[in-house]
Amino acid sequence: MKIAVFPGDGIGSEVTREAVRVLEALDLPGLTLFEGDVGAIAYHRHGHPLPQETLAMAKAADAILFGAVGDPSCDNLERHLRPEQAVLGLRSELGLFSNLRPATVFAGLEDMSGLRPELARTIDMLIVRELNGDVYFGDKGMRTTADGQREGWDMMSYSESEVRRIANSGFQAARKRSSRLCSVDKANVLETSQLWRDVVIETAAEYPDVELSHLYVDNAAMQLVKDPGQFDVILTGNLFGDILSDLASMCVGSIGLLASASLGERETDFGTFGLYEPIHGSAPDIAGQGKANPMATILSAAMMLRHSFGDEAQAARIEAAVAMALADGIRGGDLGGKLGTSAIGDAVLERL
Ligand SMILES: NC(=O)C1=CN([C@@H]2O[C@H](COP(=O)(O)OP(=O)(O)OC[C@H]3O[C@@H](n4cnc5c(N)ncnc54)[C@H](O)[C@@H]3O)[C@@H](O)[C@H]2O)C=CC1
Ligand SMILES: CC(C)CC(=O)C(=O)O
Ligand SMILES: [Mg+2]
Repeated sequence: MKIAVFPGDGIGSEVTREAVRVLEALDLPGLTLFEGDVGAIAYHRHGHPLPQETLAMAKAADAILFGAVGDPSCDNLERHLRPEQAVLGLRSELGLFSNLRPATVFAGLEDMSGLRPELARTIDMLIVRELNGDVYFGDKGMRTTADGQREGWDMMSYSESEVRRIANSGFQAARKRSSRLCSVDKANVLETSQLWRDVVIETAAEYPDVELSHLYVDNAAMQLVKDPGQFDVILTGNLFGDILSDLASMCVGSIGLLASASLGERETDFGTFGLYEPIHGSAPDIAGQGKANPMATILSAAMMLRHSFGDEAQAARIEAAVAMALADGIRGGDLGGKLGTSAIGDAVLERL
């Protein structure tokens, strides 16, 4: 079981350290971890945010545990050298088009939600976000127009096959849950979204057992806060999924709790090759202070065991340890408590 560990920048290395401790504590037979540089740290050491050696390491692994990238020291670099390009590059180079972001409220955290406790209690959803297309990967640029103004553009586009493969991921995920799928787009004004909606409806014919609904993204954001319990699986594009998942994180209490799996079509000897990361970024405002909540990354390691190594028992064991720690009142600053990153890691390990 070869796991490439890419801690990245800011709190990325702090939270990844705790997830690695958890993986090591499980005594998994044949577990091999190797570490690579991504993001600002890679730029400063090797001149590129995603060095060739890191990419080669990623391709040689069965799964990747990723922290986060991004650092103010790189704010003025050209876009292709910025740390964030490392995560986009890995997602596209490795064909990781299906991003699963579960959001469930943990017992004891109902009061920490941005929502009323009775609403928070109803949250148990999975956001299925397309990860290889949309404005992040379209043609983009900046120029000075004839009248001397600067103009920037990012092309939003999706091909039919890109929508179809993520729609299949969404329907399959819905089948494993309560068989309700809500597709989120902006088909009232965007051609991309009209195609999205058409293809999702066509794909639905293959899943007659799944109940399909549609929402425009602005309404979906409002509904997430008004009545989050109505959602089971949300299927959406790269940009909308990015924004809605940060919103969902505060509905369950903190961005420090939301894990993710990024999957493609490659199968290994153990399961589906994937990259696993918290949904948050490198949090420069708290980096280096030992304040970050590592639970999202620990839960990402659980998703790795489930999807890439077919080890449901160990995945559930990690999730139970996190749930138990939260039920016992283990809290970092993000949840109104005082515990630091390694103390939270210790608390999860004790319960494991
Ligand atoms: N996948 C990735 O590597 C991502 C990278 N980024 C990058 O991260 C950098 C910072 O971006 P922001 O917009 O500030 O988003 P962010 O997610 O890093 O932080 C947003 C807020 O949430 C807090 N926060 C995040 N994770 C936390 C945790 N585990 N525990 C406690 N508090 C936590 C931060 O302190 C901050 O106040 C940027 O360079 C951005 O591009 C952002 C999102 C994802
Ligand atoms: C660099 C960003 C596109 C990463 C991000 O915000 C995310 O994937 O949630
Ligand atoms: Mg994001």
